Amino acid sequence: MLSFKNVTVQFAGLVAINNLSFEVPQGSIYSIIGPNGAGKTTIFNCISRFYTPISGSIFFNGYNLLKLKPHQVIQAGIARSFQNVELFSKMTVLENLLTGLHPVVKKNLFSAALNLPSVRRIEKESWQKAFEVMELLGISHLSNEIVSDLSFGYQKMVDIGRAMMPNPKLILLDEPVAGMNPTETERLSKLIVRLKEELGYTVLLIEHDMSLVMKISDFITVLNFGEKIAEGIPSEIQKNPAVIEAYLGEEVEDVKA
Ligand SMILES: Nc1ncnc2c1ncn2[C@@H]1O[C@H](COP(=O)(O)OP(=O)(O)OP(=O)(O)O)[C@@H](O)[C@H]1O
Repeated sequence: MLSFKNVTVQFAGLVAINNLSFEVPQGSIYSIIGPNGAGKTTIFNCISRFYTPISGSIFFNGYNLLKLKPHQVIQAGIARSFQNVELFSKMTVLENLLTGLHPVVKKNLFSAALNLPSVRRIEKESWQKAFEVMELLGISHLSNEIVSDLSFGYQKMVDIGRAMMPNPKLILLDEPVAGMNPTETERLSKLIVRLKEELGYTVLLIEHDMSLVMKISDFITVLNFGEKIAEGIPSEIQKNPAVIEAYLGEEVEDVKA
């Protein structure tokens, strides 16, 4: 579904990712792990078209992603939730979810001003979708709450919900459980599995919580200093000497979790 071929990204001489290739199969949870600064978020920024590689190609469902603009990437079916929750903190949960449709709904100020039936239909469908997403996330009771009043765990749920609004095929989750307590982590872990199993999403996950990664991933790619040092299923990754070596100095025990 998503394929990176020989992708290299450089910043003023620093090679953030080097000649990287990997393939994400449709319907999988695919995790990218590696020590700090390994190049994980750079991968997401290439997919979202915030960064342009100096060489290589990225294809998604037949689209050459490097030819698309950021909003076209969303229209092609790729959604992203961010490492630091980026919501409109003074707006309600419902309003934040509706903003998730912004890149995909065609705007026509004239028809909106006239409140034409087509506009009312889009509005109705948008609300229905928002309530469907809230139901799935178990946050329907929070629809009118102001986002800044919510716990961090719920804010993260809203952030993921916003990414789900345009019915993506691939969702990019950047450290979704960072800063969460164990109950919130468990809730989100179950949600990620449901996204795959019930909604048929493909999930590309960056996460430092190794027990979560090992539990829910179908495939894992391990990066170190921008290079792929291992790739495989969780049980292979856990005992790979190069992976354990890369994490020395970090939390070695975490890799074994
Ligand atoms: N816009 C940028 N300008 C300059 N250097 C950058 C930029 N973005 C990333 N880098 C550098 O590229 C390297 C990879 O960064 P990246 O954020 O992809 O790592 P990461 O694996 O996501 O790290 P972490 O786990 O800490 O989030 C780092 O050395 C980082 O400083």
